[in-house]
Amino acid sequence: MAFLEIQNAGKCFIGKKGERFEALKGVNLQIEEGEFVSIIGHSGCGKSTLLNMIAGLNLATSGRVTVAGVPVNGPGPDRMVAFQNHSLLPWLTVRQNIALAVRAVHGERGAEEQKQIVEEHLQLVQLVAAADKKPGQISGGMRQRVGIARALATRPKVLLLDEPFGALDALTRGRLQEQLLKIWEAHRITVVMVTHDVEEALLLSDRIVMMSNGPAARVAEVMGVELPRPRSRMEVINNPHYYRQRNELLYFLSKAKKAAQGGIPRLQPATSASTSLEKTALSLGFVPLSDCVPFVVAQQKGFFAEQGLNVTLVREPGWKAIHEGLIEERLDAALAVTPMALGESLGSFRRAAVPLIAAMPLTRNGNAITLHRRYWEQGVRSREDFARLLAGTRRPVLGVVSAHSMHNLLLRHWLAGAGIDPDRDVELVVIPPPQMVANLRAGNIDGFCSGEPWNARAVHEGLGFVPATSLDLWSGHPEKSLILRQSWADAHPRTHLALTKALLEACRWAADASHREELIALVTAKAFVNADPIYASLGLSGSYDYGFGRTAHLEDFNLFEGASTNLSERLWILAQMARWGLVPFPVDWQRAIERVWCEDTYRQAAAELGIVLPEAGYQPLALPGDAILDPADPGAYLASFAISHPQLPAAV
Ligand SMILES: Nc1ncnc2c1ncn2[C@@H]1O[C@H](COP(=O)(O)OP(=O)(O)OP(=O)(O)O)[C@@H](O)[C@H]1O
Repeated sequence: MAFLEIQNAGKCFIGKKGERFEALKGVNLQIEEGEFVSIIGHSGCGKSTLLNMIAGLNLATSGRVTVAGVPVNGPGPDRMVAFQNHSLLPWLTVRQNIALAVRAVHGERGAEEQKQIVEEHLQLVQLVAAADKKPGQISGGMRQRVGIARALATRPKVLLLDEPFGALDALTRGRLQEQLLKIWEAHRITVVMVTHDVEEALLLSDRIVMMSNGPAARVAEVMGVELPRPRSRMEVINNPHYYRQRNELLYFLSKAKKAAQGGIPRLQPATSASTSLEKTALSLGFVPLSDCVPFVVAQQKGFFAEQGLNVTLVREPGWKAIHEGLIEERLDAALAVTPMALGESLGSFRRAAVPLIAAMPLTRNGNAITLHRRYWEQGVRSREDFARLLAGTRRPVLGVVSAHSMHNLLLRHWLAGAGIDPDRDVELVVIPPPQMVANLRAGNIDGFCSGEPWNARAVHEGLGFVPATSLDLWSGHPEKSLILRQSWADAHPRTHLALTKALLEACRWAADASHREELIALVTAKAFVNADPIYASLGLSGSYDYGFGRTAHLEDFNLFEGASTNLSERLWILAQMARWGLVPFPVDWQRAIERVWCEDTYRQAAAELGIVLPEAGYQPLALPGDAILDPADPGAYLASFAISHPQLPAAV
């Protein structure tokens, strides 16, 4: 017999008018001593009822519950509950609240021993400094810790937690979860916890019990958590099992939610994905740049059509129009600058955010910095030369394609690396990429950072030179992604999958070097980049012209697709956006990143096409001349910059 046994247990409530409500029916669960078990399920399914049955606050109306072989007939000191509302006595101090519980349960022990137990538990939850305060004088998180300390101080055999951190802010919740993890790992007390938070359940539990919807709810599935102990949050989210198990739990909950709403589960089995698309006529936005290749190839080589999609490619003048097209729902999706999704989702556009997701990586690399030829003539070859020249001259004006772009982040990084303050020593202005060269020629700007063919064109026309490509700054940097509204993805799962498959095929085709000539011809066509192939070929052909006789062989100048292997590249984008005041750095940054880079459909599409994507995790990231970005301590990275500002580039 297991330590905690729930055998065929049911709970029937009788209403005021005598009506019966069968909340639980035929619940079976065995929990071993020292196990940490979480219970999840749709709201109202009966999780708290089950917990209360173990606590003895509600007795089972059928079947039985035993702890260490003893039937549960009421509350007892062997089972303590810590509720979300922590139910502390407001007129007693923190210390007195704990002492009261200790006296009630361990009254036979001497006063000194009781005092020792109280102090030990105050220390355990780090509340010694607040011990003489009353509940009304401390924060919600601290009250929650008192509740946990009070429950633990009675040394129960079973600790029962009902949504223990549900009402707390993300930062406090994270801290308390880690403290609970440590306490549990040190004491190995049996814990049963009700939660709505699947990440919390995975971090803490040995097993997760999924309850079916009520009435007559029962145990639907039990998942053993495949994460080694001792655990740390960072190791947990880097473990390859984490995302799979998290997805299974989320899938279960989304099915339960749909069922409760009377609908059918949103996600369909993979095999039916290519049939019965929710939508076949799609408008996809792009900006005429050499790296719009995945869309052009998918269209021209028939990969969209193969997936049953009738796609209209909508050429937009710049990233602002793409952004508006997505927000205003004129576009179904776009090939767009990746930081746009993060900026929008974190409220950088100063209005209610419309959650956007980076559903699939489409390109890497592909940008360059161009400076006016005047600087060449003045001897500028590097950013250090540029920095020396700035003293005593008028502030150069440099164009970036969007504030929420890798161009802006990389140009700022390049400037700041030579001690040039991008918000004080130069003026950054937003200009759509196709207008860069005209603005350079007209003398409105002194340089820019853009994708191709615009640097190539400035070089070819003798207007400027390239002191650095983005590969010189970060070879392999993430660039464009398939950007969608989260709501679009939710409403069109099968179309989303079909679109992703078409783009995976297109990227695979584009990455084949034998297709390069055809690729250049396709992209430079009038409907797309509408540029002389000579310019486009500079980015796409493998040879790169920096101007004034300097050329290089850059096979990787444009990479198509390219799944992430180090997720810290996303953290770099977030940290740099925070460095320049585009977004605040969120305390729960992993969650912010995960919400934006939603790649479940991408992974499913790859699996269905037999494409093996690399395992990805957070590892330290070191770019040339940059401090090491250690995901265990992004604060240290943010603190490492000599120059950083909360400021946006002004729009032209
Ligand atoms: N004392 C009661 N009398 C009648 N019905 C009750 C009583 N307590 C709970 N119920 C019903 O039993 C069902 C399960 O409630 P319970 O609170 O256990 O669900 P839950 O899964 O914990 O919900 P949530 O996730 O929203 O906290 C609900 O339909 C609820 O209305």
